[in-house]
Amino acid sequence: MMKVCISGLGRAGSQIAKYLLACDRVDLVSGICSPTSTKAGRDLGEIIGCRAAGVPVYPSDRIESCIFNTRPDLILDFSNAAAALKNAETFFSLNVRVVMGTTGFSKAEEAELYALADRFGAGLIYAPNITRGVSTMMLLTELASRILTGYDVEIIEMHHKRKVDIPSGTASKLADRLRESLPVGERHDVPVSSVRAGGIVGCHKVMLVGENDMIEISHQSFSRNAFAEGALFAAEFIQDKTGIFEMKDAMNLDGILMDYLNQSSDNPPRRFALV
Ligand SMILES: NC(=O)C1=CN([C@@H]2O[C@H](COP(=O)(O)OP(=O)(O)OC[C@H]3O[C@@H](n4cnc5c(N)ncnc54)[C@H](OP(=O)(O)O)[C@@H]3O)[C@@H](O)[C@H]2O)C=CC1
Ligand SMILES: O=C(O)C1=N[C@H](C(=O)O)C[C@H](O)C1
Repeated sequence: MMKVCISGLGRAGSQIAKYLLACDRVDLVSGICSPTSTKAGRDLGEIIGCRAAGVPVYPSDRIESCIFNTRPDLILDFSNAAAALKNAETFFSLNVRVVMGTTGFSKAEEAELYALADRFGAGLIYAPNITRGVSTMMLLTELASRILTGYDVEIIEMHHKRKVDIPSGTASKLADRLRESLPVGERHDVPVSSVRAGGIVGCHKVMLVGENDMIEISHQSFSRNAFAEGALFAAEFIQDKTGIFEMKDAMNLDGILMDYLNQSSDNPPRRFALV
């Protein structure tokens, strides 16, 4: 069975740990926290309020011991950008695959993450949003923006008030994709508005607004189990692969779209004759 370690045991990481401990498709073997965290040396099950699970938690200055002692096939990283980039180099050097859920990287840091994965011939899924729902939304919004040329495009993202990065990683990726889907020469930045309030788990909305009508495509995560479900999906995809991937690869979205288009051309539209 696939062996998994979670790096970053905060809001997202803890909920993912709870979900994986109750799941019979993976073996959660360890956790990683910051070097100064009181979680170091404790049992992950107890940290997240469950019973002892025999899952040790290591501080990130002892990653090598964590990997040698618990032998994970892959890491689910939900920590912070600085820690994640530093830790990724060690994971890759030890031949451990990474599902990178952490957000807040600058463009230069993203490039460094890719360069590290390349240098070590690693397996990486970089997923600023790990839910299958958001990847589906990205595809739909790209299609819609190509169809509704001339419409104004705006993104709104809403998260809880303790989220540190702004805009969200998902909104940044959506904005980049939508910008790139504009014709060369007409490319402009897609505006993002951010709300940080209460306990909102995660909500992204793309509005395509014309003079006389508009459409909205939105996604909402009801609970952090949405991230756990997505993380498991990503883990099962990357467990035996090397290379750099996105969630859309794990979901085979290009293949599904291709099948859809081929199917439509197999069934040409019926023509009706007046009798
Ligand atoms: N891709 C996606 O779909 C999602 C992405 N995220 C992203 O995941 C990240 C975490 O989010 P969230 O859980 O809300 O944030 P939290 O701040 O609650 O959790 C981050 C955790 O990382 C730990 N950490 C700090 N330094 C290190 C280190 N060197 N090594 C390992 N762990 C470390 C922190 O504390 P401690 O000192 O206790 O170890 C903390 O527990 C964010 O970037 C967020 O945007 C969140 C949800 C979904
Ligand atoms: O910090 C969060 O919580 C989330 N972060 C991700 C992001 O920055 O896009 C994804 C998700 O919406 C939750």
